[in-house]
Amino acid sequence: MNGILISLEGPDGAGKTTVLKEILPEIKKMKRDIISTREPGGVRLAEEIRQLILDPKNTEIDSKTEMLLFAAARRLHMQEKMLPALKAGKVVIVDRFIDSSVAYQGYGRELGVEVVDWLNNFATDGLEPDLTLYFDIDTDVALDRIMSNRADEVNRLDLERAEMHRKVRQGYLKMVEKEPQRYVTIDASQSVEKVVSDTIEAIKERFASIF
Ligand SMILES: Nc1ncnc2c1ncn2[C@@H]1O[C@H](COP(=O)(O)OP(=O)(O)O)[C@@H](O)[C@H]1O
Ligand SMILES: Cc1cn([C@H]2C[C@H](O)[C@@H](COP(=O)(O)OP(=O)(O)O)O2)c(=O)[nH]c1=O
Repeated sequence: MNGILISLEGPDGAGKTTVLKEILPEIKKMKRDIISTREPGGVRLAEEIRQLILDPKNTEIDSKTEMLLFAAARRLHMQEKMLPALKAGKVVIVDRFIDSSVAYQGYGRELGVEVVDWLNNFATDGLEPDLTLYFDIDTDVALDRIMSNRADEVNRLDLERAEMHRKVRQGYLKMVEKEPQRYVTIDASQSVEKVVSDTIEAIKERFASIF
């Protein structure tokens, strides 16, 4: 497999979705085909699972069910979309991947990192990103962004207590500390323009040979 897998990670409201849209024109100049995708979702059935997970009315989904649904959606997405692209040598940019489960289910829901690592590995057969861009932001600033800018599309997980969001951020920070070679941390509290240029810079630096 000679493709390149880049994941975007961070707390809700960090700006990943906004940045991904903005960086694509520049990133498409790379000497490789590129696809961008997202989790949960990316393919038809996984998008259906996404609806189930995020619907605020589905209050009966407990932490373990949630973890299993994310893992099922990940497996579908990986088999149907990510692996074929990677095998064809493409660059795959994914908005959230395995680290989201570690941060949200492992740390946020307190299911524990070991069990989540195991399930991630089971779902992906050990596929890991070549580079993970971690968009770091203070929890209160991120929650303010969600509530003031995106109130019309607040989902079940956005509605979790601030305490859960704090645990998620702390989880991400621990992951970056444990495996620094895989991550580049982007200061997501800056203006959109600066976050976008830092992100492009980080990708160019890591993959200079294909720019
Ligand atoms: N750098 C930024 N500064 C201020 N607001 C931002 C910034 N980046 C994104 N936003 C806004 O914050 C909200 C959350 O951004 P979004 O891209 O959906 O984040 P994520 O995908 O990480 O949850 C959106 O309303 C977006 O317009
Ligand atoms: C992929 C994944 C996402 N999530 C959460 C993070 C988000 O709160 C939500 C995805 O919703 P989404 O609206 O895509 O959030 P964002 O724009 O912040 O990426 O699902 C998990 O809890 N575990 C996972 O494995």
